[in-house]
Amino acid sequence: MNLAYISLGSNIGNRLEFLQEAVGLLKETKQIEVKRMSSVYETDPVGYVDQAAFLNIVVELETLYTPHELLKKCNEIEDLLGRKRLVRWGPRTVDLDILLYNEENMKTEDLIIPHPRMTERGFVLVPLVEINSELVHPSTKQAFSNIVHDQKEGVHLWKSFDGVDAFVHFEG
Ligand SMILES: Nc1ncnc2c1ncn2[C@@H]1O[C@H](COP(=O)(O)OP(=O)(O)OP(=O)(O)O)[C@@H](O)[C@H]1O
Ligand SMILES: Nc1nc2c(c(=O)[nH]1)N=C(CO)CN2
Repeated sequence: MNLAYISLGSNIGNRLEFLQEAVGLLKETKQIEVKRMSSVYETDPVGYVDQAAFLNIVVELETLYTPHELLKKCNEIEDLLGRKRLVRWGPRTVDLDILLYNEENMKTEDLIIPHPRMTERGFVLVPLVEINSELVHPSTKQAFSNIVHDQKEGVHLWKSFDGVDAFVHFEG
């Protein structure tokens, strides 16, 4: 069994509902077991800043998928929930990025793990450290809990965690 962390973000339409549907689709997948998830954070847009605030979460999952199979699943969920790729780093209904997969370091044309921009993104680090404060970057060996402090600006708790099932079925 493999342990992976995925970051999810949404900044169009009913943002909470897109995150709920995405986590629901991960949960329904036979080869995936969602083990933990973070609270929901409202976060200032990073990169392309002239867009609405995001809701972001991180989920921990166990999976039988290889990294590329997991990427395919993430892309399927994005497509199913109607993401339109118009602007790089621009608005999206839902975006799923693979952050970590076991302690692997890999660099292929379409998949880089750990996610190359994760260490500079508060919207990733705050929810990641919430669900596992012991995690270490597999190549630099730096503890994420040691770098999260400088990255909290623009990241605000929006809805506290109260269970994966409660989240998926929450009527907002
Ligand atoms: N760890 C990863 N997780 C998800 N996608 C990745 C990863 N590494 C590389 N990619 C590739 O990035 C491609 C483009 O991703 P996407 O359009 O979602 O970028 P983005 O989310 O706008 O920006 P960012 O990559 O900075 O989060 C994906 O189709 C995928 O092939
Ligand atoms: N706050 C925030 N900013 C972003 C996000 C995101 O999920 N949250 N995703 C991006 C592309 O992956 C670019 N910028």
